Amino acid sequence: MNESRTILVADDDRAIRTVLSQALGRAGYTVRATSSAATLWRWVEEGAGDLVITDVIMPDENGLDLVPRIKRIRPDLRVVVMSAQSTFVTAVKAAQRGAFEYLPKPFDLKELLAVVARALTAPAAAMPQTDEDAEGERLPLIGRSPAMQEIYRTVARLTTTDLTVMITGESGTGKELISRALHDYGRRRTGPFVAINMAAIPRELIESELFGHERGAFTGALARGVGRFEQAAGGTLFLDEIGDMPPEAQTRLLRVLQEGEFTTVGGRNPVKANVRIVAATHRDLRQAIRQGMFREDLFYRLNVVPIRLPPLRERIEDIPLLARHFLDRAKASGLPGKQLDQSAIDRLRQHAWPGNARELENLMRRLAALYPQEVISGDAVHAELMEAEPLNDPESRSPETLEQAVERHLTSFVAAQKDGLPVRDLYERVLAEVERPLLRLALAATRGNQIKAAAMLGLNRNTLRKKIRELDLPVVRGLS
Ligand SMILES: Nc1ncnc2c1ncn2[C@@H]1O[C@H](COP(=O)(O)OP(=O)(O)OP(=O)(O)O)[C@@H](O)[C@H]1O
Repeated sequence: MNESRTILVADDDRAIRTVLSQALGRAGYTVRATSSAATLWRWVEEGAGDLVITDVIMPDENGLDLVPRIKRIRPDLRVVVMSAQSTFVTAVKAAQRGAFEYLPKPFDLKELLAVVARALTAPAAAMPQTDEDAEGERLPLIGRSPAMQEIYRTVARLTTTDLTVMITGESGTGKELISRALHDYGRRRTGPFVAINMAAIPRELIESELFGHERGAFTGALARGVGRFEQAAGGTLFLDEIGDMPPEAQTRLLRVLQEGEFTTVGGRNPVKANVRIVAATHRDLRQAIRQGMFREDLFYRLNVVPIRLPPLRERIEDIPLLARHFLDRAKASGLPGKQLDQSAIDRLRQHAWPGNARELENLMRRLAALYPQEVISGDAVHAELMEAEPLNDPESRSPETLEQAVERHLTSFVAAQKDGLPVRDLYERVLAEVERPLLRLALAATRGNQIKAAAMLGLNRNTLRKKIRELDLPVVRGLS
């Protein structure tokens, strides 16, 4: 079936032309390959080919400039752009000029074949295309790791839509930065970008902060207050730490998303909501849903396109570039310019970075400010990391995971045993010992309400009752 499909390949690198021609040929496609943009253009004009695969930098013309021209004369001909300049901006330009897909080099041939198959069969969608490039304010997203490339591609595609996005990732992984990129390069870039952090606002004020309030709506509302939804009209509303949103505000937000309009606190007239929503959280929302802390229906409204930002320790290949970037930023803010030697980079790569990019940024600023020599060594990095460890700003750390917490306690328990570990039945003992404090915690958190405690624990109510009896846990009467 592939025999009838012809693929036009343009790349000035002969090796790439050969590899692509062989791989595509083996898959049954007919391939015509050229080193010049001019020849590719001629083929397209003649009506040849069912798909174009083009490089960006070619001697006679930039492949990206060719995409809108191709789309103008043959709107149905799909174009896959590949580039060794694998930056975020290339990904955005490819998406905005109407490329079907963007492949950062080097890529896997399997991946290429999958993209080709998709490009030839995917149903025609109105390809969003903007004539003018979104330059935004030059917001650099640093990192060439495969994980970041994948994120650039997703973000680039999203800049041509208004879809709601949910960004998850540990603290300091760049969630706010990605939300800015979605705005600055997106369709609403001429509108405002408004951020609101759910964790930073007193619970009782969140609804009025979001939707605004009328004069006299509550004690202290002396004048009408404009909410973030109204401030962000025509632009993007960034809902940071959405997992910390109180239940009543969740219900109200859900209604707004369903109905597309909101009313101010104390107001009557509905106002049309005109915002693109980007939400972010470092929490595991699925777990919060299971615990009854986050509305499942709201989650699905927000999680239209999920983006997961990997922690820095999962993309250590990005550390040298990021470190360089943060040193440059430190210099631009008036601190002395510094270099890192190889041992410094090696030491940076060994660290676990619980505070992610923000922790690296803070370290680079400290070294720029305090380290006397121009070239920073591995020893200096080591000393600074050791120094910072116990003082680490809790804000810049990710909260400890359950596994880490348990491990910490087990380790100190074992260390405290004078005669070494109790050798018998350790597995059963530890599991049994966890039960009692866990149930006590759940009962305390729900003030003795066994129905809520059972829901939080994910246990059947009767099972919980049985365990309370077995473990002889105190029951708060009258509340359950
Ligand atoms: N890929 C990146 N390229 C350049 N800078 C980055 C990158 N990722 C993060 N940073 C920088 O690291 C710092 C932390 O990023 P950001 O505030 O976006 O993280 P966050 O995930 O929103 O954190 P939190 O959850 O704690 O609010 C910022 O100064 C940001 O500019």
